[in-house]
Formats: sequence, C-alpha cells, structure tokens
Amino acid sequence: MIMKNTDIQIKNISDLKRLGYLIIDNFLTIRECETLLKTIANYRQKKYEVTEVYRPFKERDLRYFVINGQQIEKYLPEVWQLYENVNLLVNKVSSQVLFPLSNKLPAVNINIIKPGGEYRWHYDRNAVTALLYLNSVEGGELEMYPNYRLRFGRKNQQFTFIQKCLDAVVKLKLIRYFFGKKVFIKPRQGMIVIMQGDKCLHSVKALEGEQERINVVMSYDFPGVEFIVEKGLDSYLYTNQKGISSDPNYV
Ligand SMILES: O=C(O)CCC(=O)C(=O)O
Ligand SMILES: [Fe+2]
Repeated sequence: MIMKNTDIQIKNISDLKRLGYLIIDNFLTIRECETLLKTIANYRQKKYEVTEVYRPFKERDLRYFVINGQQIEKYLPEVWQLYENVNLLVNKVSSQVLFPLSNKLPAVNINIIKPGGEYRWHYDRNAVTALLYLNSVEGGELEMYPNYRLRFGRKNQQFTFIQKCLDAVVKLKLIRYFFGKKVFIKPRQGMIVIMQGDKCLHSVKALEGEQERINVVMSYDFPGVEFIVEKGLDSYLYTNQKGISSDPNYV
C-alpha cells in the first residue's frame, strides 16, 4: 500500500506559514509513483469516467482532464487513502486541524494535462491544497504568486462583489509584475507542494513535449466550511456544461 510515513523530517517546516507554500522533494519514491500511475492507467483502460474540461480564458485557458473525488473513492481507494494520510502531514506543517472537504467531488482529484493543455490563473476555494506530482514533464510548470491576495472578507462564505474586483485587479499582468513575486515550480516525480490555496494565485503553464502531466490534487479546509458557490464551481471545473460564462468562485 502507498503510505508515506508522515513523520519524515521536514527541514523547511516553517515555509508554509512564512512563504505561503512548502515543497517536499521525494515525498513518494519513484516506485510508489509508478505504482500509482499504473493504477490510474488501469482505471482509464476500464473506461471509467475521466472528464475533459476546456474553457477558454483570458491569458491562460482551463484545459485538462480530471478524475473526480467521487470516482476516486469508489474505484481508486489507494488514492483516497493517500488523501487521508497527507491530511496528517498538512496538519503538521500548517499547525492547524484541517479536514478533507465534505464535498467529495473536488476533495481529491487526479488532474491529467495533455500536451498543449494548461490550467487558468485562480485561487482555490479551500484553505490548504497539496499537489503531488506523479511524473516529471517538460513545461507544465506550476506558476504561483504566493500570499498574493487582498482580502475583503467573506459574507456567508460567499465572495462579495468587492472581493471579485480586488481579485480581478491583482490578477492583471501589469499589477502582478510590479507587486507580485512569481515562483516557478517544475513538476518532479514524487514531489509534493503544499500551499495556502486560497491566498496564492496560481496556474499551470502550457505543457510541452509528448508526455501527459499527471498529479493528485488534495484539498483540505476547516470543519463545517461550506461554499455557496459550490454547485456552480463544480460544474465549471468538472463538466463542459455550456452557459457558464463568469467564474463561479464569486457571486
Ligand atoms: O496541477 C497543478 O500544478 C495545479 C492544479 C490546480 O491548481 C488545481 O487543480 O486547483
Ligand atoms: Fe488550484
């Protein structure tokens, strides 16, 4: 079973709070990654659900394939187990008590980006996200502006109009250039990146070469957090449903 000892010594344990993100190389061994990749390949061979999502977007599109958390719980229990194990690590490095999301669809995902695919600029809706990279690829860097958000506060967990405006301003290329500090993280097999997803503006650069980019995206939050925007964002991220024009992260 893939079960990393979460008691590993982490030299840069304070990075999450200090920088907004933390990188642990070789969190999984090459062998563990290859085993997971094989399990995912078997899942795909059986023609279980993998949703293709393509939404053109200013500057960078959302173009990827995803296996959602409901499918993972049912058909890929080892990945669900990993999600629960990584929860311990996330609590340790954040010094917080966080939990898997109660909405299983976005809780843990396998993202598959094909050559030319990319992932739009965004904030995650949850507090902490762990990204586990199962292979090393050309291009497809995670680009991030850590701790780069002006917060106006939330009303009933719903983003206000003012928050939407603030986000739109800080996302502007020129504003990012002058006020942000961009970090590039090249996907390396077995590496895990833990970040404050709702504070770090991030995206994935277009993938180059021939190989697919496969990673596991694990989301955690405080107990009882519910997102009013949930239904809209779920169909935005996990389906190709038409007629969703604006970003349902905000209302
Ligand atoms: O794949 C990555 O590196 C980031 C994906 C991401 O930001 C997300 O799924 O929310
Ligand atoms: Fe994200």
